[in-house]
Amino acid sequence: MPARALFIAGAGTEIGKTYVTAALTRRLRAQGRAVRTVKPLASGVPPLSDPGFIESDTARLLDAQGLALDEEAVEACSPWRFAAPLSPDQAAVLEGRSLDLADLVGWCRDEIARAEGTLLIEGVGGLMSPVTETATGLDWLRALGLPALLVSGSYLGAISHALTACETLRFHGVKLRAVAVSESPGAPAPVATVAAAIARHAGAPVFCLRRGDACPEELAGLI
Ligand SMILES: Nc1ncnc2c1ncn2[C@@H]1O[C@H](COP(=O)(O)OP(=O)(O)OP(=O)(O)O)[C@@H](O)[C@H]1O
Ligand SMILES: C[C@H](N)[C@H](N)CCCCCC(=O)O
Ligand SMILES: [Mg+2]
Repeated sequence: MPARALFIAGAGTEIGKTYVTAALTRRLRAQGRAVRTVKPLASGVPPLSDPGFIESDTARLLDAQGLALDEEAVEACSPWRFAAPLSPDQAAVLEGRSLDLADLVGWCRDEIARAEGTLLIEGVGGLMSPVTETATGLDWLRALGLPALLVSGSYLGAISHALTACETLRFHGVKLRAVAVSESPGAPAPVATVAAAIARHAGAPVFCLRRGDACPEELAGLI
C-alpha cells in the first residue's frame, strides 16, 4: 500500500507542533499502524552528547517512536540540525552553513517514496517561517504537495493566527486535513472555546489537546 504522508505545519512557533506530532505518533502506534515521524530541519538542537538534547524536537519524536537516541537515529530523523534557537537560515549562518530547499525537498521525497504506512513530517516554526535564505515553510510544503495538519495554540491571538494560516493554505491549494489546538499555558479562554471559534471558519475538522492530553482517537482516524 502506498504511504500516507502528512506535513505538520504551525500557526506559529513553540505552540505545540512537536507535542501534537509525538502524541499522534503514539496514538497511531497504539492502533497498530506503521508510522515514521521526522523533523528534517531543526534549530535549537544541541549535540547528542549535551544533556539538553533530550528536550529537543528530535529527541521527543524519536522517543514517541520508541527509538533509541543514537547518532544513526538522530541523523535519520533530523539530517539538518542547528544549535541556535533561531530561524533555521539564521542558525545556519552562525555555523557557516547554508540550506537549499531542493535538498530538503529531495530528502523528503525519498522518505515519502520509501515509507511504509504513515509518514509524519514536522515543519519548522510557523507556516511562513523561513527555512532557507529564500524559501519559507509554505514553499517547502507546496513543493511536497502533501496535505497539512495545522497546529495552533490557544493563547490570546491564536484564533487569528490559526485562521490566517488556514486561509493561506487554502489560497495556495494545500489540503488542510485538520487543525489541532494545543492548550497554551496561561491562556485566558478555555481551549475548547478557542477551538470552537477556529472551527467556525477553518473549513476543516478542529480538535483540542488540553495540557498533557493524548491525541484524540478521531484525529488519528483522519490521518
Ligand atoms: N498540550 C500540551 N500539553 C503539555 N505540554 C505542551 C502541550 N503543547 C505544547 N506543550 C509544551 O510546550 C512546549 C512547546 O511545544 P512544542 O515544542 O510542541 O512547540 P513547537 O510548535 O513544536 O515548537 P517549534 O516551532 O520549536 O518546533 C514544549 O515544552 C511542549 O512539550
Ligand atoms: C527555535 C524555535 N523553537 C524554532 N525551532 C524556530 C522558529 C523560527 C521562527 C521564525 C519566525 O517565524 O520568526
Ligand atoms: Mg517542534
